[in-house]
Amino acid sequence: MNWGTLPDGIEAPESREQNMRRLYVHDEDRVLLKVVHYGNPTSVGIEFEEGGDWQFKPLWTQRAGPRAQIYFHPSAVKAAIVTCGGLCPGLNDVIRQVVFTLDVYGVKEILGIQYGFKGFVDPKYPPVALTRKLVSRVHMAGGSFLGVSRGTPDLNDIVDKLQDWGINFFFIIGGNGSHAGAHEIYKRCLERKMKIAVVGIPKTIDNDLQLVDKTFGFDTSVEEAQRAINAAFVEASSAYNGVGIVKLMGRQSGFIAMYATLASGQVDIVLIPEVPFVLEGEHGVYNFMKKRLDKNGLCVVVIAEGAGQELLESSGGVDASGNPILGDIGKWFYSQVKAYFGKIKMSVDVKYIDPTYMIRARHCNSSDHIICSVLGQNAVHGAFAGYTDITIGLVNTHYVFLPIPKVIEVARKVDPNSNMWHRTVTSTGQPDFPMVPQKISEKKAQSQPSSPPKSQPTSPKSPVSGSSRSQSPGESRSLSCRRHPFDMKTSDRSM
Ligand SMILES: Nc1ncnc2c1ncn2[C@@H]1O[C@H](COP(=O)(O)OP(=O)(O)OP(=O)(O)O)[C@@H](O)[C@H]1O
Ligand SMILES: O=P(O)(O)OC[C@H]1O[C@](O)(CO)[C@@H](O)[C@@H]1O
Ligand SMILES: [Mg+2]
Repeated sequence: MNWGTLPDGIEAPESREQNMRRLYVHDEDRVLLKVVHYGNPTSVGIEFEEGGDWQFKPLWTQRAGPRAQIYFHPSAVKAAIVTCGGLCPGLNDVIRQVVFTLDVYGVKEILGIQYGFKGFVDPKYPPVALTRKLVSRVHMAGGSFLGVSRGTPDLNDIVDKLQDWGINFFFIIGGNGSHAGAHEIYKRCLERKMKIAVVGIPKTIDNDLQLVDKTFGFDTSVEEAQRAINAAFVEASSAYNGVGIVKLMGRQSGFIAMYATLASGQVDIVLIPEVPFVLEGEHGVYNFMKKRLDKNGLCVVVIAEGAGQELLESSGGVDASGNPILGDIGKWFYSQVKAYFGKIKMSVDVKYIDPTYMIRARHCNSSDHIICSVLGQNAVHGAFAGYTDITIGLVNTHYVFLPIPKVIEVARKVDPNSNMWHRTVTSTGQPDFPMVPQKISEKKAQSQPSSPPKSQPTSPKSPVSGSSRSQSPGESRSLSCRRHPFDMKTSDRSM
């Protein structure tokens, strides 16, 4: 380490041990994934483990960050970066920080793969050489300057190219689909005994990734959604019996709609995929809209794109990556609202706003700039530390490495029993729009936990490795991130 010239009176650390204490994350450092120690099985937000167990079982994962020992010599590294799936604010920031960090380690060869996985197989779009200079200002613009795509080229062709081009660090910035692809690519590289670090950086504007606090771009999306909600509010409040409808992203998870609603304070009703609702009848959405119009002269509705899909006729189609093509609930709801108020002969002025692509295409805000920077840097630290088949996440305010299979098991969804959903409907004042009107006593009975407490909670113990063996109550567990199985010499970073 070069300490440069230090001000008078400050001494440079003399030993390498001193440097290590100050700069590096130790491999045994762990971050606790879940931090609430529930005191009772009726607590809001509680998750039951297999067998109906509700006790506090500490679950840890590896802390992200630079290691003192690295498993690749920087001069021998050839890296590739790809961005896949849909757009999300912050893609360029992440690319930029990956390149910067590789550059700081001393890596000279960095390739940008164009247009997602397609760039491996389309000769029209060969990889581009990335340098610190080239990427230095890309973070100020939205989109991905490398391009993105959906669609699944043969993964063997991708692995062939990684092999032919001599890539040994592969960074995939993408969502669930891209991470599933990354895991498959990792497995195929392993079969071919390729010494390559496959590292994901989770990109999902919908914030539907298991275990992590939030993904990059989510904060910006919630912020940008405010402009659409505010426009709907202004239109509705200036019109005679004004109704404003805003469709927000969220294919299967309503996080953007929920957070944007809570943040705005201008919304009367929010509808998300996780909470079914009826439109007609005394307890339906239309009747509540009418009540708000009668009382306030306006009504603003936020609807997530995946909400109420059961009300629409499904095309049954899928996009190029195999994601189901959803019916357009926003437009449909808009026409239904007009039809309903026409039927009851109430004059309303309905405006519909779909800001989806305006939100996705935005450059990110300061909070996301920071998240992108730290994720990008940690992806490189993870690769140098010898990890593979991992992704990076922000968990309980700390950055961690997570095994890819763990985060793609299932998409994260809004829990209708969670504090956050309760806070949101407390803010809008909307009732439940139940499929079948229920008496309060029935609802209370339903919300009781199905399994009674088995025993009292216990205190966390210190972290241990290994995740799959059976656990005794309160025992501590740790997710295991994969290391390269190959015999690789470690390098001393100070050389
Ligand atoms: N199950 C899978 N196995 C292997 N590869 C996959 C799988 N699903 C998707 N992919 C690949 O991942 C790429 C991106 O997938 P997809 O279009 O679903 O975007 P995503 O990464 O999930 O992001 P978004 O959140 O925008 O949907 C596709 O080009 C496809 O090649
Ligand atoms: O128009 P595209 O690129 O298929 O993407 C639409 C989807 O992408 C997302 O923004 C997630 O990336 C979803 O919310 C949305 O359904
Ligand atoms: Mg996807």
